[in-house]
Amino acid sequence: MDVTGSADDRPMIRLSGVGKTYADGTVAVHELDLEVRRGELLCLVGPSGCGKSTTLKMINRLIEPTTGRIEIDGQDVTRQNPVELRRGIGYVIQQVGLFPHQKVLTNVMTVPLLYGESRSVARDRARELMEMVGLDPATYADRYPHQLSGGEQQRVGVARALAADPPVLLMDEPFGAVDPVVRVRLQDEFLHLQQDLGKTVVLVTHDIDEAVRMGDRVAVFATGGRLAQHATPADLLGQPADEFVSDFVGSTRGLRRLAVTAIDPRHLEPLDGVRTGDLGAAIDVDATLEQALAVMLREDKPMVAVKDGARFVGVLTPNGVHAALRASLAETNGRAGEGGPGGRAAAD
Ligand SMILES: Nc1ncnc2c1ncn2[C@@H]1O[C@H](COP(=O)(O)OP(=O)(O)OP(=O)(O)O)[C@@H](O)[C@H]1O
Repeated sequence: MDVTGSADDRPMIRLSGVGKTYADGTVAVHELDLEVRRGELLCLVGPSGCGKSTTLKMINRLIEPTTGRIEIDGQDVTRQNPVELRRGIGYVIQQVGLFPHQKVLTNVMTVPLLYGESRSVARDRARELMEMVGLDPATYADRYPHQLSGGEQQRVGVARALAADPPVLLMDEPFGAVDPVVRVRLQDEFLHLQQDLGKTVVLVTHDIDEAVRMGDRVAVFATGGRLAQHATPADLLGQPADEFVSDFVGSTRGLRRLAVTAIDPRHLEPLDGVRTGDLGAAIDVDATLEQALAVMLREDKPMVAVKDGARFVGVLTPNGVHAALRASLAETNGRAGEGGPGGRAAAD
């Protein structure tokens, strides 16, 4: 057994003591230590101007840090040719940056062509990517960007960023320009895609709901480019590191936590004796408490049946939701009390 740890234990991205002071003296990022594990989706979240975009752009060297060191896959990024470096890093921005006078297919083909693929290989790859992001090439390939909705343009942006199959993807407010309903749909689609792709993703957002929904872990930045907390969504909501984080995640963090807390079979009641008319549509035992409550509210039922595959395992009532939420909060607080994950200690 390799006691030094396998290659996969090494972080994919490591920032050590990274700082950026702009020429006018603005400290955008201050002494940042941060690691992103392989295949992890890390959200950088915080108020406007706290250094999130600067941090992201330092990773692909669109901005050079003033201090510290950034490694990708163990390699110091400053020692790499920036063009080579960016080949391994997909970059998605809010403004999408599609070429307005080129058709959608051509826009996506640009990247494979840039890397020397033939036109026919590039075309096939572009079609495959369009399908992957949910844009039927038959409908969309020959449209121009202005003939797409904001959400569709954003999907093209994601397809283009994935075209070179980069192991790392940087996303700066990727769903920022679309309305809240489309935003949630794009978030879901991307999470689904990410399950298959397993990229290492750093996603910048100012929206705490997006961060806890999307992130395997979340880094909360405070003004002045200071890292206030780096934790899993559940730990962040259960155990904010300080008053700043607590205010930022908001007084409704208990409610937000519903979205990241799984159903616990210990809090289910037996199915026997329940009147069928009282039951909402069954949900899977892997669902979250929020999804369970949503079914009860949507169907105006006092409980919901829970299934594990084809087998019914019990029913969940609002009391069960409450008990599960309390138990999961107590677990986080208990672990924080033991010095376990929950605060900045969870960072690495
Ligand atoms: N080229 C620059 N010169 C001077 N200051 C800059 C420059 N670019 C950014 N800043 C400042 O650095 C700080 C961090 O900016 P950054 O864009 O990283 O923040 P952000 O957290 O991404 O903000 P937002 O959510 O508003 O996009 C801000 O105070 C900003 O005004």
